[in-house]
Amino acid sequence: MSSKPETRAFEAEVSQVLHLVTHSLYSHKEIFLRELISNASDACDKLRFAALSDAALTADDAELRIEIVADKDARTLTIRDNGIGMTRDEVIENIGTVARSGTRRFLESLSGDARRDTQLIGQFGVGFYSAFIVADKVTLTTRKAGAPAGEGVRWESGGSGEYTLETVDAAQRGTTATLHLKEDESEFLDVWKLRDLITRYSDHVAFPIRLPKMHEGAPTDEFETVNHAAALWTRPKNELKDEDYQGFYKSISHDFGDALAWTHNRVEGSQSYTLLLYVPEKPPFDAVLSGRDERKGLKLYIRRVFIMDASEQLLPSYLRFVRGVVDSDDLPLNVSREILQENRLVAQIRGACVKRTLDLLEKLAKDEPEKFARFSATFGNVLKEGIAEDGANRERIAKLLRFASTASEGEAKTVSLDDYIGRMQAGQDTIWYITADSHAAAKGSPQIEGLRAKGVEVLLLSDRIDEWMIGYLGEYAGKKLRHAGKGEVDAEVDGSEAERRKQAAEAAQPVVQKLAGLLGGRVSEVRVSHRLTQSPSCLVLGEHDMALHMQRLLREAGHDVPGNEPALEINPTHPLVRALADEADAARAEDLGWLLFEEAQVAAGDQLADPAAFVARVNRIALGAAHGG
Ligand SMILES: Nc1ncnc2c1ncn2[C@@H]1O[C@H](COP(=O)(O)OP(=O)(O)OP(=O)(O)O)[C@@H](O)[C@H]1O
Repeated sequence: MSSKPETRAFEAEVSQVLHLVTHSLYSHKEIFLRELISNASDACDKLRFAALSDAALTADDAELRIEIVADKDARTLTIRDNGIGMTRDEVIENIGTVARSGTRRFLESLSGDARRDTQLIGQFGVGFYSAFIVADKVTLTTRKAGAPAGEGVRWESGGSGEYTLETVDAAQRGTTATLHLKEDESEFLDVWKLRDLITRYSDHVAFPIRLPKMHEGAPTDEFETVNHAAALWTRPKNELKDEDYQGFYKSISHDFGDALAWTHNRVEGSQSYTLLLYVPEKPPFDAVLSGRDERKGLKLYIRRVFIMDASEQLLPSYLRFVRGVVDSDDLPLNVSREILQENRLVAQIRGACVKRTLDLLEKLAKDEPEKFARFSATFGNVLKEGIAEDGANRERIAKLLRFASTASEGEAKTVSLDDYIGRMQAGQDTIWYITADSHAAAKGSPQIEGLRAKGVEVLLLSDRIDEWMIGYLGEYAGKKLRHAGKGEVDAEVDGSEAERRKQAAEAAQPVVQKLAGLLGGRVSEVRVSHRLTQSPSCLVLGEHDMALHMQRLLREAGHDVPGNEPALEINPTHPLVRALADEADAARAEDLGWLLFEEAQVAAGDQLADPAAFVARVNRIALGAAHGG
């Protein structure tokens, strides 16, 4: 039975992807084979899973396989599988539209800069459309497993705007993709070339990939398997080379680049399972753009049968960058997402995934600091979420975090808490840090002047997540962590210094009173500072208040931020404070008083209530100074 071909237009987005893929991926053109084999392998995985509950689906042809045939005369390359196949509707849905929301977001994120976009496409996974890099026409014939022979579907397209669809007779279940190769792509008709590509990129595919046997330089009708055809993670570690692991990583992650590190373990015991977990080098496309709810990348197999992507069930959100495979011997094959949520065995496997990943990162930090630095720069902020999310592993995660500090060079985040502790001064029992909305602001914070003057190192935290994260990390290795701009500092001082401070505070009482009167309710208190050495003033928050730059961000995002007014601390030895103390003219004293407050606000990343008034005030003071007033 055959219908008249129907011509349909691709969704606009598909045309866009096709154009992009064929134009920007030419230098990686051989990936098309990996992508089509990967689709064929997925189709075999799906059928094997479906056959668990309906054995009839594979009864007539049980050996799942992928076959590749090159026809030099017709200039076609055919990739066929006897997997799950597709119905007509599925072909339209899967190949004719951009059904996946990820693709839309991917398109939205394109910049028009060819180099950057090529990288993005690499991370996104181009799939079926990559066939059009080397083919000017692709014919796909498919029959869904379980459907009668008359319900085959033939899809055909030249890759520009439209495709035709036709119902045909198909003797076999599964999908056959025939690529009509472009003029210059004859190399893909060469069986040796194909064999080389398969062993290089698809060796680990768990199903046999077969090529025609050659006889006297010509292909015969007999096939031979050219890949290992054993799930990579089931093979002994000592048999596997780095290239094998990297090849497998690329096929499960669709990353063009290599993985940074991996861990491969077989656990035998009350339950048995195998883990193969990778840390990518670059953030995969979906991990960057998709929110925390839509996680992918960890595939669950049960006794070698692919069950589902179970990243959300097997990994906490703060390890969402991990890619890989979990293969369980003991979970029931009919497991559902709901069962996964509450299964005791799954909880154990999840715990093992966390442990192995943290082990891997610790090892990387110890043995390959340069690689670890790259990990930190890319995923450090994701890992920080674990400080709040995973109380049980808080200390281990904290050990892996890296920060900028007053003792490190530039903005690079290279200092670990252990480095900090190793450099602590005799008698110091606090790890000091400051948060701000940029590295420069953190580094220039007046609140840390006193600590710096004493040679005490301060961690400079300028990522948005820091303020929130560090709130969960009260202590590390028995040392308290403290924000240098919050709470009163009663730095350990000896008797004479304490006496000197007391006298200084008493002497400054008049100017303190003057300022308190001027600023009224805008500050909770005015007091003499023990933090400042250079700046005239700074704002200090309560121990548990949120930093001012974060309060501002949250308010801008429409949140109600409760919080107390900050205290204003002043440096009585600073000329500006002395000028205020001595100023007899009420208007000029008022200007100076507000300036001390507003300067402190700016330094803390707070927003000025009335910038125009601030500017006018600065101008009056500057002109007064210019005229010697
Ligand atoms: N050989 C095949 N057999 C059955 N279905 C297929 C086959 N090839 C593709 N498909 C279907 O078409 C869909 C789209 O394929 P495509 O390769 O473009 O993306 P994908 O495989 O879903 O995504 P990605 O390549 O990013 O993993 C697949 O999800 C699958 O449902």
